[in-house]
Amino acid sequence: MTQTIFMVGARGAGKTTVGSALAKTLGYKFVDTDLALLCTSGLSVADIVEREGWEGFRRRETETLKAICSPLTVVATGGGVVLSQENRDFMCENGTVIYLRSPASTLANRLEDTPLEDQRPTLTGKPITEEMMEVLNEREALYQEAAHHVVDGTQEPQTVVNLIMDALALPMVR
Ligand SMILES: Nc1ncnc2c1ncn2[C@@H]1O[C@H](COP(=O)(O)OP(=O)(O)O)[C@@H](O)[C@H]1O
Ligand SMILES: O=C(O)C1=C[C@@H](OP(=O)(O)O)[C@@H](O)[C@H](O)C1
Ligand SMILES: [Mg+2]
Repeated sequence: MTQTIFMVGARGAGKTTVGSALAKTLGYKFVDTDLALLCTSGLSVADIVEREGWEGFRRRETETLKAICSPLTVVATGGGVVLSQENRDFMCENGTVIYLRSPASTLANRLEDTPLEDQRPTLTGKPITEEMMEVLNEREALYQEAAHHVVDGTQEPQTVVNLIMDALALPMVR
């Protein structure tokens, strides 16, 4: 297993947190599309959306996804990466895709605790629980379509890492 591992799922799914822990466990490099974009452009997601709209952000996200893909790397994507067929095909053809799945209520609770508004500006302008339900309704089928493995993301992060190791048929760390 030397391919890129792509973490997908909604905001608050733990792509960044679990992806980083998974990389540590595997001795892989860790990269996050939103953080890479921030580093290269000096702009937060909110800045980009304000200047270029969500269309501009999505274009930059696709460029970043392609630029940072390399072997022995865990890539934490942004929650909306699956909206594009081009991105879904790219991840599927260039690595293994893990969908971290949690219910809207869990995701909304995590985002209420850690809003990070610069990196996660509102998508709909609606209250967070309503927004998460709407976003999952719209994207659940896309996450499922993109994923090689669907993993329960409600457990504590190290347990989720072990579930992923199990799904990838790699030795677990207990
Ligand atoms: N498995 C988990 N259990 C409990 N809290 C988590 C878990 N995964 C992530 N979190 C918390 O949820 C928040 C969002 O996590 P993050 O990794 O940024 O999600 P994502 O990158 O998918 O948007 C953070 O405060 C993080 O500590
Ligand atoms: O779901 C989305 O459309 C988004 C998720 C965010 O990333 P996280 O999923 O890492 O929070 C970030 O890319 C941007 O705010 C848009
Ligand atoms: Mg993230």
